[in-house]
Amino acid sequence: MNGSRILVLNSGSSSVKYQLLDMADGTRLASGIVERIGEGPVADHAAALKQVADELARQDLGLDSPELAAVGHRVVHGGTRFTEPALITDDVVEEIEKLIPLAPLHNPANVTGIKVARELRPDLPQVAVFDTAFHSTMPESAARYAIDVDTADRFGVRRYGFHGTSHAYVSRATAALLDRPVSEVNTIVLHLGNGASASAVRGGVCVDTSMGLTPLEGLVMGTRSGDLDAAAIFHLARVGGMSIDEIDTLLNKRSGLLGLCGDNDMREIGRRMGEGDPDAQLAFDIYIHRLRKYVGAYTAVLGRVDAIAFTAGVGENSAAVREAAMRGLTAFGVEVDTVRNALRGSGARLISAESSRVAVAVVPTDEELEIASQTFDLVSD
Ligand SMILES: Nc1ncnc2c1ncn2[C@@H]1O[C@H](COP(=O)(O)OP(=O)(O)O)[C@@H](O)[C@H]1O
Ligand SMILES: CC(=O)OP(=O)(O)O
Ligand SMILES: [Mg+2]
Repeated sequence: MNGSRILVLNSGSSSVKYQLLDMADGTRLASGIVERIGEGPVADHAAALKQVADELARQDLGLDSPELAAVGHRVVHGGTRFTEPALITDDVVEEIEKLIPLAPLHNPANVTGIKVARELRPDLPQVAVFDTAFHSTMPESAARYAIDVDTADRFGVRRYGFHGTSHAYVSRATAALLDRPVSEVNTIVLHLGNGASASAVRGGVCVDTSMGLTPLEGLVMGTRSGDLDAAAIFHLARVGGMSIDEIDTLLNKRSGLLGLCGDNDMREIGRRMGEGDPDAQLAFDIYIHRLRKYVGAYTAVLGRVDAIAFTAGVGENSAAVREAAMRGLTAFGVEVDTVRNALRGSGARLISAESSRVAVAVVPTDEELEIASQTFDLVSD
């Protein structure tokens, strides 16, 4: 292997995030994001990736650099086949393409990223790191839906879970913050970004998570509904006359906070609540109610909870969400210190009171660093 630099590409539904890391000394040589793909000057993911490649070349850090050891790609859906990072081959790309129906907003973008990078550097090892991998340890009791087993197996209808690199990274970083081995710590991780998911992690191993077959299940998100009676779909089709594609778009892109109040950004919702806007307040209340239900459920799943970790855009930045989610949970041993919670900080930090039995923490996630480490581990073997 030449060099120790890893380029990480995190191609999302409407953005491409990238980081160039030197794994020899942990330095971040470049990072950035191309947003609003498909909305304006950036026509599609291929154009966004070209922009990333040009920007890196401009800084003399281009894909042609001999110091580059590998490219690590975030891939959202790995199905049952990929439970570990995979060295990318034509066969692996084909398998990821086959999973597109289970992650139509994410996997096509991931595949484009892989294809563009392979075209630019066919000689370079490229690694796929899957969102689903960390959740593959869930017991069948948590991973199965209660539907006919033959039908479920035939069509792969089971719970896979997503944001796994974040849940893995944050559960380890939480144990480090508590200065305890991860194998001894039970953590509820709340990844609250545009997409949002919760996980129950026992001793570093995922035992349950809120997203399921696709990234639609679970918490209320920016534009996704989260949990819903499946019969609502039949009702909208039969009585509402909507097509399956229209319902898919409704639940994935026009629901969640956006559907409830017209805004999907928690900052804007907070501002509107400050003005006494009842729609924003109700959207916030529904978001918090769902979050608290999962905290309660995962407390029961884990039996003993040592830590609750808030992460991603909303979890790291919204003191109001953290305060409302943790309010009145003294019976669970959870007490948040209002002053600590309101303080802004950059690293991982505790926000629980000294008297709290459960440690409550803000733990910034770093999916790109986790993808880079897993990529580097695989190519340096
Ligand atoms: N200061 C803040 N206060 C409240 N919410 C914030 C703040 N900063 C960012 N956010 C929220 O974080 C969300 C994006 O989170 P992020 O983890 O970057 O999402 P994704 O990776 O899914 O794009 C935004 O939609 C916004 O609601
Ligand atoms: C899987 C998923 O929901 O990812 P994101 O939050 O990046 O949309
Ligand atoms: Mg994200």
